[in-house]
Amino acid sequence: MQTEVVIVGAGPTGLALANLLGRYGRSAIVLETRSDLIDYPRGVGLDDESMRSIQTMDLVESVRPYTIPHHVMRLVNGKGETMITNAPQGEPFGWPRKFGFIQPLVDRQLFEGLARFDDIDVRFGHHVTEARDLGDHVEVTATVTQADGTTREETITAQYVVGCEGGSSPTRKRMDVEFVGHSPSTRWVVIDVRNDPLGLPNVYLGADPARPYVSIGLPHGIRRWEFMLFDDEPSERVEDDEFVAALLEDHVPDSSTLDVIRRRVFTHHGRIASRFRQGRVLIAGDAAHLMPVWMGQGWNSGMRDATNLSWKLATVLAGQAHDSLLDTFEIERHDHAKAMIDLSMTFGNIIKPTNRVVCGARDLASRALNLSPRVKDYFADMRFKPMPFYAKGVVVAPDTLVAGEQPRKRTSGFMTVKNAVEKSTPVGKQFPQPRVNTAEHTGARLDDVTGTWWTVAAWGNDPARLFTDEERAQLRHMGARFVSFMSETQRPWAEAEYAGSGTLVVGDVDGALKGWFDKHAVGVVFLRPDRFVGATCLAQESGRALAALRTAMSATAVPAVQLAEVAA
Ligand SMILES: O=C(O)CCc1cccc(O)c1
Repeated sequence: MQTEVVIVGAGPTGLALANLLGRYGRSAIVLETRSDLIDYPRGVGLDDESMRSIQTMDLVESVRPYTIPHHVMRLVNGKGETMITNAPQGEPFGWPRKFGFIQPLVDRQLFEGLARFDDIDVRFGHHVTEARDLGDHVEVTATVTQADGTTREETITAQYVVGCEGGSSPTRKRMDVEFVGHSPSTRWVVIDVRNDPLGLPNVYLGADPARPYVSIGLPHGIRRWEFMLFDDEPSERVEDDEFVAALLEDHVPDSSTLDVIRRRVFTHHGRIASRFRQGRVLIAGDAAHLMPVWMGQGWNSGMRDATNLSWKLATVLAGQAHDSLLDTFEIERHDHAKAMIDLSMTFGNIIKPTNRVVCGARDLASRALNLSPRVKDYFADMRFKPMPFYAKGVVVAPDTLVAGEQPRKRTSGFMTVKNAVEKSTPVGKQFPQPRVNTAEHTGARLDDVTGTWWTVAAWGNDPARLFTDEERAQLRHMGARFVSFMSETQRPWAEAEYAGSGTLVVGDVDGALKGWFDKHAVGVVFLRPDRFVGATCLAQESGRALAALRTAMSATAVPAVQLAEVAA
């Protein structure tokens, strides 16, 4: 093998996947047709979930200078009235909920981050023409453009190939899967300028029947506008300075002094591939799903894919699971990506109408809805944004902790659990990331102390004591770490009590962890490498939960020598 994974495309999804594989100690080659990264702005919104993934990549400090936290989005009508404000508060996953960002500069940081890894290589000027799945490996052929302009063929042998080359993905086309959905014909002109003539922060989506528009303040003094084109306006008019000046007339005091980065026409797409995997060939990011810009979810959905797929590839490549684990990538990611497409299309349908009667009715409805503080808060807090929730995949429903035999009683049958404040399960959802203390850290973000591979965490218990020797060997084979969460007041006691067990004691400084275990009425949580909850249980059920989780992740058997080591 020349490498373990060939990643086709050095866009954000491919670069993120390569960084995560590098962090997990795997090898990959990124093949990119272009001679460099794309250098013009595209995505402008970066979510807290993505920042958490960048934290896993250990690139937060390099990325931060190209972001503005707490980006607020306002949907305004033609009269300038605010219909919806999105200004989500709090930092449940450890970061502000929304950042404005400059995509080419952040993507460049992801690219430069790859220099840390000896076994990750990026090759520009490599156009992939074929990816042959030969059963036990893949052969990827690329046409390589050389310095003198001539070309040659290169074939790379790998375990898996992942197409991350964007919406037109040749990898997806070779997989011969459907790309289901719509591509509305509405065209938009995007104009990015370096010298923001407004100096206003945040995002305005203008549902103006005279001409729907977007105006966004970005880091480094960049401003973006988008204007809808009417059917009788040819796309070529974007080259006409007078036409562009007329578009900007109501938006800028003097458009003649603008330092334009680019202006171009684009259309939106709402499409999703019917399959994300075929044998050793996978697709991720825009190659697997395309969505309109309205919720700023295209770039973020690619990050979610890279986050979900990277640890599964790393687990299979390490021999810790059979490759059916990779089927769970599509199982977990498809529906969430689809929900984001649907939400983004809905937003577009609110912004785009130009019929005055339709817009009048819409504005009236929004005024009525805004009279209710609860409705207002619902939108402000972005509770309409579908959060990833994996009902199927590498997850164990609390009532199915069945390892060979029926449990005497289901978890939810025990009295305290019946009284749980939160009736829906936390399994399949992202675990919070509060600030915590350990013997070595004060006020650290949780992931920075637990690491980013499997974690078995117990509230107020030493999880190491909850498993048999054989189960401990299985957890070691998975690379899991034992963590004990407890109130900060109890940490010195636990550090002395659990000394020598290898368990990390984590002090809950602001009650966020205690609140989580209390609300869900569980005693133990199995955290996946992507910080999603794989399983929960009561302390005494830990062995059964582990067995069910190992089934869900298609875990391989632990070699006898490792079993003997733990027993000894
Ligand atoms: O993420 C955000 O807040 C802005 C998303 C957005 C909305 C409209 C156009 C666009 O290019 C991005």
